[in-house]
Amino acid sequence: MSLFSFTFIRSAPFRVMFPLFLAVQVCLSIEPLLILLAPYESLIQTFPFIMLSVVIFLSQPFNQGGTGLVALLMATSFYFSQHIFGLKEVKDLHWFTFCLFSTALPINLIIIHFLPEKRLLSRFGINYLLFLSFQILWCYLLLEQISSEDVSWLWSLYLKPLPLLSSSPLLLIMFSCLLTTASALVVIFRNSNFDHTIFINLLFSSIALIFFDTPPVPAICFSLAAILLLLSIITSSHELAFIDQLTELAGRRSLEIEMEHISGLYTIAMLDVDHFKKFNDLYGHRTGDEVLKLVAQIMMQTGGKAKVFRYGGEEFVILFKGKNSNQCLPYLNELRCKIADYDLVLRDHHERPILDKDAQNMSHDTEKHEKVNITVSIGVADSINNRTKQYSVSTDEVFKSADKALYRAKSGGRNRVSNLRFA
Ligand SMILES: Nc1nc2c(ncn2[C@@H]2O[C@H](COP(=O)(O)OP(=O)(O)OP(=O)(O)O)[C@@H](O)[C@H]2O)c(=O)[nH]1
Repeated sequence: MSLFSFTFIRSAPFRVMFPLFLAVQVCLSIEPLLILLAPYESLIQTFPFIMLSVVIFLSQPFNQGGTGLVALLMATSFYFSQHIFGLKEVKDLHWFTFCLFSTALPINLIIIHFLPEKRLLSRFGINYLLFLSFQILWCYLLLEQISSEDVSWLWSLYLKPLPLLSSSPLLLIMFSCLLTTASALVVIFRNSNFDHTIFINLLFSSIALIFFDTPPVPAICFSLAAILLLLSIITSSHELAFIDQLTELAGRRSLEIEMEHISGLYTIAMLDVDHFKKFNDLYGHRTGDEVLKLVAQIMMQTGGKAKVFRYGGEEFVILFKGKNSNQCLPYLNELRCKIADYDLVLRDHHERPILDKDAQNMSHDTEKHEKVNITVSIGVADSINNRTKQYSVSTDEVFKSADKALYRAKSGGRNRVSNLRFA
C-alpha cells in the first residue's frame, strides 16, 4: 500500500493517527503559533467560518449531508464560544453558558452520528436543526434565570479546573476526552467515513476546550477540523466512484483509468466464480454476497504485485504489470487452489430459497457440516504480440484474449487457469 494512495488515506490507522498527530503538533507549538499568527488575528478568527461554509456547501452536491450537519454544528459552536460566551471573567454567567455549550457540542456530535438519515434537507436534518435552535434558546433562557450564586455553587462542586492543565473544568475535559477515545476505537474497529468525521470533530473540539482561553488555539482547532472534513468529503467521494462497495476492491472505473495509462509488458487475468447463479439460487443472494467478499479477500493476497479489481457481478480482474502470462501462472494457480480449498461455513443455510436440480448436484455437504467449497475459473492473456514479440497488443485485445481464455477454462471443466497469448 503506497503512502500516497487513497487506500492508505482511508485506512483506520491513518484516520486515527493523522488527526492525533496534528492535534499533538498544535499542543506542542502553542508559543510559536501565538507569535507567528499574531499579525493575522482577524483572519484566523474568520478562517473556521470560511472553511466550514465550504464544507456545508460541498456536502450537498457530494451527497455528504451528515458532514454538512456536523460542519453547521461546529460553525454554530465556534460562533457562540468565541463571539458570545468566550473569554469573559471566569465564574460569571457567560462562563457558565460556555460550559453548557462545551458539553452540548460532543453530545450533539454523537446525536448526529445516530440520526437515521443524515441529510441537511431531510425530515431528520430539519428536525435536528430545530432541536439545535431549541438548545440555543434553552441556554439563553437559563442564562436569564440562573443567578451568580447558583453558578458559584455549581462551580465549587462540579466545575473546578485543574490549573496545571487548563482553565476549563476538569469534568468537562474528561467527558470530552472520553467520548473522543471511544470514537477513536470505533474508527479502529469499524472505520467508516462518518465515524472518522465524528472523531475529527470530537478531537479538535476537546483541544479547543482545553485551550479555550488561549486564542487563536480554538480557531486553529476548528480550522483544522474543517480542513479534515473537506478531505473526508473528497476521500468518500473517491470511494463511491472508484471502490466497489460490496467487496471493497477497486471497481471497474479504477480499472478503466489504470488501463488508459498502461503500456509495455503486462498481464490481465479474468476470474469468474463457477456456477454462481446456482449458488445464489441454492443459498440465497445474501450468502452469494458473502462469497464474493470472501473471494475478494483471498484475491487481495495474490502474489506478484497483483492489482485486483471487481469487474462487475461475479467477475474480477487481476493486473500484473511488467510480467508475461507465463510468469503469472504460479500466482494464479495458487490463488485458484486457495479459493477451492477454503471451507465456507454457511450459517443460514436453512433459509435457502430454491433447490433446483442442477444446484443439488453442486459439491456441498451442508446438511451435516454446513460447509461448502466454491471454485473459480481464470483466463489469462498478456500484451506480447506472439508474431512480432513486441508489447504491441492493445488493451482491448488483451481483454478479449483473457475473456476467450476464461471461456476456454469454463468449457474445459472449470476450476482451472487457461493461458491464451494474443497471436
Ligand atoms: N449475490 C450476488 N450475485 C450476483 C452479484 N452480481 C451478479 N450476481 C449473480 O451472478 C450470477 C452470474 O451467473 P452466470 O453469468 O449465469 O454464471 P455462473 O452461474 O457463474 O456460471 P458459469 O460462469 O458458467 O460458471 C447471476 O445469477 C447474478 O445474479 C452480486 O453482487 N451478488
